[in-house]
Amino acid sequence: MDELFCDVAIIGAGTAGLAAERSARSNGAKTLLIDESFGGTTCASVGCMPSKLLIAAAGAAHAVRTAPVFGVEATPTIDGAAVMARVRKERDKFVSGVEESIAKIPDDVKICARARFTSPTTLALDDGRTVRARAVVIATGASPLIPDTFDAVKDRVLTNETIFDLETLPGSIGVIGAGPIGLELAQALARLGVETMVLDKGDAVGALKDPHVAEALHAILERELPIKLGVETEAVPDRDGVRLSWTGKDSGERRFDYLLVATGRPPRLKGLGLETTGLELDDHGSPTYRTETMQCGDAPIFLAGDADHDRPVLHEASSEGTIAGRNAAHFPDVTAAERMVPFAVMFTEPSVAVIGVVPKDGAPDIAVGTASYTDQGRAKVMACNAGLVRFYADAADGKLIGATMAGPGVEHSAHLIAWAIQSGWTATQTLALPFYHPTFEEGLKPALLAICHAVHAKPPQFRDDGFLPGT
Ligand SMILES: Cc1cc2nc3c(=O)[nH]c(=O)nc-3n(C[C@H](O)[C@H](O)[C@H](O)COP(=O)(O)OP(=O)(O)OC[C@H]3O[C@@H](n4cnc5c(N)ncnc54)[C@H](O)[C@@H]3O)c2cc1C
Ligand SMILES: NC(=O)c1ccc[n+]([C@@H]2O[C@H](COP(=O)([O-])OP(=O)(O)OC[C@H]3O[C@@H](n4cnc5c(N)ncnc54)[C@H](O)[C@@H]3O)[C@@H](O)[C@H]2O)c1
Repeated sequence: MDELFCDVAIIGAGTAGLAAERSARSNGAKTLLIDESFGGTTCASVGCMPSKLLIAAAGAAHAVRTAPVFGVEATPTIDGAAVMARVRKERDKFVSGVEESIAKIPDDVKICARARFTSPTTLALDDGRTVRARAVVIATGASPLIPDTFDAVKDRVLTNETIFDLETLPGSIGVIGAGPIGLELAQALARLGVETMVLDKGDAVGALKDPHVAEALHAILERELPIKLGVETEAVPDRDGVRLSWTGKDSGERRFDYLLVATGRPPRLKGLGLETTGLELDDHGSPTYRTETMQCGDAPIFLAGDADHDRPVLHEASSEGTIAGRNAAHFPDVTAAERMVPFAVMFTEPSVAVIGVVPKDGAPDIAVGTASYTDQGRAKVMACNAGLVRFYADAADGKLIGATMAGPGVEHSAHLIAWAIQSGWTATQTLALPFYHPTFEEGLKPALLAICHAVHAKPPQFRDDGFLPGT
């Protein structure tokens, strides 16, 4: 059969596409889910999970290396091949889990092919067939951008799509890009004994907008590995490796076995035939769309996941897929969804979180509360007393609007702050809740209290706002 008909066609079976398909089908639509490989999602195969597996191995090495501070003598011996074998073995189990859930989708829903638009509601598949749909969800994800300055050394360039396939750990690696991918993997590799250096043309680590936290985090991470900011790089082949030179705020030259290029992952929209859809495209060639409905203009086309530039993290891919799938099924009856507060975590140590709105430094009408982890009780106990947290609140009433946090346990404590912000709480309301002693969460109290003082709000009644040593 050369022509296939459905209510909703979904291009891409990643986290966003799978959610969109489930959502459209449960809303009564006949669906077709099109993917060129059904490779088990970016998250499971080359994203969240293998990176966290490598970080876990690095954490074990780091714990052994830092044990002497507690009077426990130990030295780590790192078996690079065993590290990578475990990363792949456990990664493959996550991929199998996804594949099992894909297997449960009815066979006549799944199409293994590459799709491109030939009109807003018609898709040409690379196997020669045509799909005609009432509505389409684009959930094609993103892919690594490799600047062409690295063309001369491309056989020594790794990205998140290839690094986890290394048989063993390299001797040395230059990491280009100090965003979440670059920093998470660079710190992990350094902890596993790989000579690692990070270089970024921008001025802030982790693409953080709060310059104070960015600076503090840069200084903390640099205790373990060099991170050069504000530099342009040039790479030439050098025996079985790369000679990298950099100029700008710092200059130098060094040989590496490999480069890990982590300079961003733009949406995978090339070759999708968007020019045939009549959609309005922005400067990057991405369709403009409404974040509450995921609809592109008034068209029967919806976006979800990393394909849309905004909030490229897993829980948002899943949520956007659900919104897009529901609205595609009911097109043209489209419902606006309430979006979650923006929330992203970076799994370095210290871990980092960015939540809600990050106002410009010194912005009027904003109260800022700061807390340092340098002298925090539990952090000192655990010998990880480093980090800076900054909360932003409406100066009129102390209502929390955002936070940038770098510190021990932030991947956990940031959830509480994200929940407080989404719930519309003030600093006083948040501070009125119980904080156990001695925990990392206690370290957030000075920032909340500072906001209460800044907005002349009374701290909660019947709570002691004095800080004793060790809190
Ligand atoms: C190294 C790394 C670490 C990460 N860590 C985290 C983390 O810890 N926490 C977190 O929340 N997020 C993390 N992320 C981000 C997270 O992985 C992504 O936000 C999420 O996986 C995006 O899902 P998606 O469905 O949009 O894309 P994908 O899972 O990439 O799915 C897109 C699908 O579209 C298919 N496709 C593309 N074009 C076509 C076409 N023309 N025709 C047919 N099929 C097509 C592809 O084959 C693919 O299956 C990480 C990302 C990376 C790279
Ligand atoms: N823990 C997590 O949730 C997690 C982890 C990894 C990735 N991700 C997601 O994946 C997305 C992509 O991550 P990323 O780190 O690749 O991208 P990014 O866009 O966040 O960071 C890219 C960095 O590369 C730098 N850069 C760009 N071009 C460069 C060049 N030519 N030379 C030197 N530096 C250059 C930029 O200044 C920036 O700091 C993130 O936005 C994030 O949402 C999430």
